[in-house]
Amino acid sequence: MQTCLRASDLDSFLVDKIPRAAYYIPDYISEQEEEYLVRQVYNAPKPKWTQLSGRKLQNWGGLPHPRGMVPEKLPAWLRVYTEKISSLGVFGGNSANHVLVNEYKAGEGIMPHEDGPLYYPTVTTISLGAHILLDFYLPVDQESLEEQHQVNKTEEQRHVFSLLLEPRSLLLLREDLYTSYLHGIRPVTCDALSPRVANLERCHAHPDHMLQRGTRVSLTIRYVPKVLKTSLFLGKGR
Ligand SMILES: O=C(O)CCC(=O)C(=O)O
Ligand SMILES: [Fe+2]
Repeated sequence: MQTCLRASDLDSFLVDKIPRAAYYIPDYISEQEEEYLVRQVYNAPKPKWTQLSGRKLQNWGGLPHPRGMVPEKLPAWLRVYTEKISSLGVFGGNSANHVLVNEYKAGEGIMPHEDGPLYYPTVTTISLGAHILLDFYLPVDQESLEEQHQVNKTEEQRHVFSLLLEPRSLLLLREDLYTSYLHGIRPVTCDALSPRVANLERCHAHPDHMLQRGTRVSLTIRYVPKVLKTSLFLGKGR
């Protein structure tokens, strides 16, 4: 690891002046590790990819389901990182057991959404290959977050701030930013940086730069608490 991060260091990476809590760790991995991870992602068997509108993804660890996830062992190349990140205590002492790999080409993105109740309410993201702006929005149904009713507002009006995710960085989201805000990535080919980008001080990019998007791969690492014991299904007489 480039940044040898310990649990006690985490607080110094908290992004301030935004709701709790986003931790942004630039250069979390080295260029060699980035290259290695990208190679592993593209070495995965073709059927591992699912093409969605606006991005491609690989699901590792099992399919999260309200009744419980049938767990699948994570490959060693992902386990190195799920274990290092879990050792920071960010999943309440549990080990991450699920990784979603996303690939976005320039101009692709993901609609504003919340990650939902199937996951422990923390998500950690390693970015590879290129930057992206992750945009945060007030949800339409949470009047309490702001005085005015959100329903009649446009997406642009509900946009509160963004985080610049540069390649090789680690992002950790939890608390209100996980449970009460939506996040998304606009499908654009170029990002103008502005004071709305809350973590610019921690980034390499210059505040008045226009950043051209490239192909970005993200590893979103989570813990799914509700897991089925596969042995129940493999027992005799079934
Ligand atoms: O690629 C990212 O950083 C965000 C992906 C995301 O929001 C998700 O997989 O739920
Ligand atoms: Fe998400």
